[in-house]
Amino acid sequence: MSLARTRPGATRAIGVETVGMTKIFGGLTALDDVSIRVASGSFHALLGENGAGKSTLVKCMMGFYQPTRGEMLVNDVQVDVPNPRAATALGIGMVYQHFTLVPSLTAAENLVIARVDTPAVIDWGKERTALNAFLETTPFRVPLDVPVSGLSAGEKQKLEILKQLYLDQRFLILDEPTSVLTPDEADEMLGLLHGMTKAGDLTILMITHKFREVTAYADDVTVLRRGRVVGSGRVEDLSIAEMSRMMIGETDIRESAARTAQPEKKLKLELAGLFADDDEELPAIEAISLKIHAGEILGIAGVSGNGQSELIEVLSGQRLLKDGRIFIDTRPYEPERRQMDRFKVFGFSEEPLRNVAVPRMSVAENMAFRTFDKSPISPFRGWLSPVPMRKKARGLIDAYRVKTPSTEEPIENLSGGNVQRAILARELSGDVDVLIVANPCFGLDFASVAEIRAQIIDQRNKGAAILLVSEDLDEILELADTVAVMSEGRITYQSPMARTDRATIGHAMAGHH
Ligand SMILES: Nc1ncnc2c1ncn2[C@@H]1O[C@H](COP(=O)(O)OP(=O)(O)OP(=O)(O)O)[C@@H](O)[C@H]1O
Repeated sequence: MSLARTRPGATRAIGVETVGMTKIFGGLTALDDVSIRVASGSFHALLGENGAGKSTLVKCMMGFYQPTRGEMLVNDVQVDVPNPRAATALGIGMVYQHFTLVPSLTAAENLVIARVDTPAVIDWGKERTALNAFLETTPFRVPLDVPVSGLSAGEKQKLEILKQLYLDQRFLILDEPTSVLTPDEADEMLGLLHGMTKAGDLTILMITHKFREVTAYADDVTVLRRGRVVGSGRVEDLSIAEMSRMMIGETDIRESAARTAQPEKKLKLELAGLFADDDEELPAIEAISLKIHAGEILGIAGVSGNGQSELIEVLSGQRLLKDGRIFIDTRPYEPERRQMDRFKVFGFSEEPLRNVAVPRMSVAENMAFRTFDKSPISPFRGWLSPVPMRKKARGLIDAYRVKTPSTEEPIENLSGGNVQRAILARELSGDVDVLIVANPCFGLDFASVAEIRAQIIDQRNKGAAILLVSEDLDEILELADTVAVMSEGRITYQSPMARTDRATIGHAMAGHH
């Protein structure tokens, strides 16, 4: 990148248009004749329920997929995008839900090595001058000399955006960019981006499931449903009800079930003084003690990276417990498969493809994991019987409205939300006594969120003890009977929900206790 291109006003927003974009995977038309025009300097929201085709569309724009038909225009000129490098050269960049930075390097180092023309020997004096000149052209501020591992989620996300701007990408595709941010961080980031679009320095195409972000920041919106454009227009001309109707048609959304009972007095799950280390063998959780009763949802709130994932890993048998005991019904419990079955412990987490599913195996096989060695799927030990396995999968696919071409589709081909539903179906279809869930609605559309939350409340009403870890404070406020806050590996605050409020919990999350 030449210095000249980083001068204020030297680079300007670009506009991108797709015409008749179609993408067919085997027998499935994931995108069907999609024409969308994202004007330069606009902030455009892309809405659609899980599996609607949003990721497929942006992957075609980025050159990760080759469309079956259709074309793309940049600043009204037809272009070919055979691969992501071509998209980058055209000024089109993408910011993902998850971070792509190198944690042990500083922000400055991450920026400089991201360039294609990084010299073998870096003249840091020169680079620093250039970086400072570049930073003058953006409203984003991030500490440059701290290893990225020491930055907050909000700072990391800002750095991801800075990296794209530094690489001169003036059309940014954002894939649910705020899912790892606190509400304040999200507002700050979207506000800054909005300002840059207004100034004509940037164009944004943002995939989101949050209507609030659409109405607060976007100028235009396009709604996809089953691969087709079902609506588009100026955001100011559309109500949230109209946008949600475009997304899901007249489908009924399941209301969150009412809490039909008070939690029982019966202690179900007890964590007694749990300690565990992280991957670097440093203490990750320390002296975690919690009691959850039958029919109670205990929500653990906290900013990510405070030991929540290590706690979930301990409870699902994926991380060694260094000290402490777990009890269910006052009996000692070890998180391994036989005991999970005996004590009826189930669970699911965000990123199920990485954690609790085998991507290349079929939907039916993935749905059978908890029952593959039991009758009728395995009438004889080790002998899998595909007919009952498929039959069971078909029942679950219908009940949980999983969108898949068939029971035999590799689960990795399903959209993110539908993988989540498939795993949820598997974990909630039995008789559940203890349920351990982490960020269960991460990345899901609003109808799926309502449905999954209703399922969790149903299990509570049936008497399950539920441990819910969530970075989404609204989710905790909606679901939990009791709230605990985790900070630096410890439980620093706990209260019945009826006796606390958002501000108090938020304060504890920020480490003031
Ligand atoms: N590589 C693939 N092979 C086969 N089918 C695919 C592939 N990628 C996506 N699909 C299918 O295309 C459809 C659209 O999926 P896509 O991931 O684009 O949806 P989405 O709107 O991004 O959903 P989500 O909000 O859940 O991420 C889905 O039915 C999905 O199963």
